Amino acid sequence: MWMFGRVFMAAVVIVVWKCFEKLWLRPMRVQREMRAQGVRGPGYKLIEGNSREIFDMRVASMSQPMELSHRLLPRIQPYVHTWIQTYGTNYLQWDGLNPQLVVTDAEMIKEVLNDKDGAYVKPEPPVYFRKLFGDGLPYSAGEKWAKSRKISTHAFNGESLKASQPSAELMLEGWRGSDGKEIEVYGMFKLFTADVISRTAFGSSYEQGKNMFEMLSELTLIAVRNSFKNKLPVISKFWRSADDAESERLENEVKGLVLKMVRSREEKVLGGEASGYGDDFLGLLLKASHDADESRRIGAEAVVDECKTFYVAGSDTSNTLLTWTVFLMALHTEWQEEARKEVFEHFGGGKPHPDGLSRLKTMSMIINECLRLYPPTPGFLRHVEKRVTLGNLELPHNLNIFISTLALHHDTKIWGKEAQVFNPGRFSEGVARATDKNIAAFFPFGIGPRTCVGSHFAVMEAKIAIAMILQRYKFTLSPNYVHSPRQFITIRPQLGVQIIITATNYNDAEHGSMQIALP
Ligand code: HEM
Repeated sequence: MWMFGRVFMAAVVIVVWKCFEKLWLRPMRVQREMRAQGVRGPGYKLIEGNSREIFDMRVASMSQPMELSHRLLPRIQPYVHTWIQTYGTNYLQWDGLNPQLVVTDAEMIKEVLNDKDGAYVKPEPPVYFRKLFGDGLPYSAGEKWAKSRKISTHAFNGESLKASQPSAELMLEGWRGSDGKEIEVYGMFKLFTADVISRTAFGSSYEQGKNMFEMLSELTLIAVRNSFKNKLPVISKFWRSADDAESERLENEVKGLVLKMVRSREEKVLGGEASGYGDDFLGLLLKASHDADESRRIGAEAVVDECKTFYVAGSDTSNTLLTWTVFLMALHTEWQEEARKEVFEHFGGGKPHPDGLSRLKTMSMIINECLRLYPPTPGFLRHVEKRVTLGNLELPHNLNIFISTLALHHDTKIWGKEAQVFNPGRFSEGVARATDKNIAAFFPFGIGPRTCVGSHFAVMEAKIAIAMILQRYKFTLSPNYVHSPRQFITIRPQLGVQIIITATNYNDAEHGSMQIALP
């Protein structure tokens, strides 16, 4: 009995010591080590780190609409905005128990994102994001990542853009009869981009995939709602919240829908109705999952995870790009007019074709300026697994690096005093000239081996939709519009973007007589 008591006491002491080590000693050690190298930051607070402060700053900055300007950093990442001024270009903040080095130094960003030796890896996503993406491309690594990356690069090529036109026509059909009226575009582009990704990747339409989108939207909501909550490591293993139960249900239902889609394709091949799985993304995934060569084969789980990933990644990002581009063109009608002239020069009133799309210079400048001011993905993370040297810093293991795209894109040291001004002209000689060949000055799609696999697709999809809108309508910002950008994974307009549309009349002397292909 006496012996048992001693063993029990020893076990209690060990557990208490381990907790003390994790919750206090390690954070203090990391903080000391970074401070000794000149990296300062807001002090660590027991268990919550700086999560509460960050959450409160975000709530305060986004509680009200903002003035009609593009000063987004203080609103979307108020903590980065405030703390780089207080602590310097790179500083240490705490995401709960996890140290996070915020890096806004361009050279260091290049070093981290260009890494090919596995020194900086993708961090383990929060539990709800894992349910959303599974082990899909954004989070996978090694051979699994390489196989999926190859398939998706092949699937989202120029050819795949054919789907954008029918989707745009369907959307514009809904604009008919709204001449001189107000329409809200964020909601419309949401359906448009969902329709494009459904057709391109899965050979279906938004209507057919509606259930899937709705469930994934609910999962996204849960993921975002929980992203600033810190879970205690031991307690969270035993206590399940309502969000845990709901997200598990949604995860299972989404999986069921994907498997149904997969079985339907497989049955067509088995039944002789189709000779192959198809050339779209789903078809290529299925081909790979049945590959006789084991080195090329992917598992059934991978098919499900990649489908979920592309449904999510392929719609919301493009949606926000389109929305903010239209918003900026509605605000700066002189640029809208320039873009319209160019569209008519290349396509007249006919369908946009790939050759002409790649030559739309003004449109590319406008889209780049939009991606600079309103980058859909305003920041992302890397994880330091083993001790590593970054620039002149020695980084301890188990540290995350937060890279703020938004901070770099709005940095007056890079973009000059007018960094917050919408001026597509800065891209007139191309991106390399605008950034003085500094790739970390403008990286809306990331840098290095993990850059966005859908970047070309997203830009072309936006160009097609905008060209088709410009051919048919002129638009201005509605007096009802309220400027309220908000981060919800991507930077979205919290209250939508309302514009007034007027049918374009190009049968005038300036542009000659043109037959506009109305849907
Ligand atoms: C304007 C639209 C888009 C923006 C701004 C954007 C932005 C990004 C960024 C910044 C990354 C890199 C993240 C990192 O390094 O951690 C990324 C990766 C990724 N994006 Fe996009 N994206 C867009 C559209 C798309 C589309 C349309 C698709 C799908 C068709 C897509 C699929 C992906 C995937 C799968 C990855 C992970 C790639 C990998 O890790 O190998 N994105 N995106």
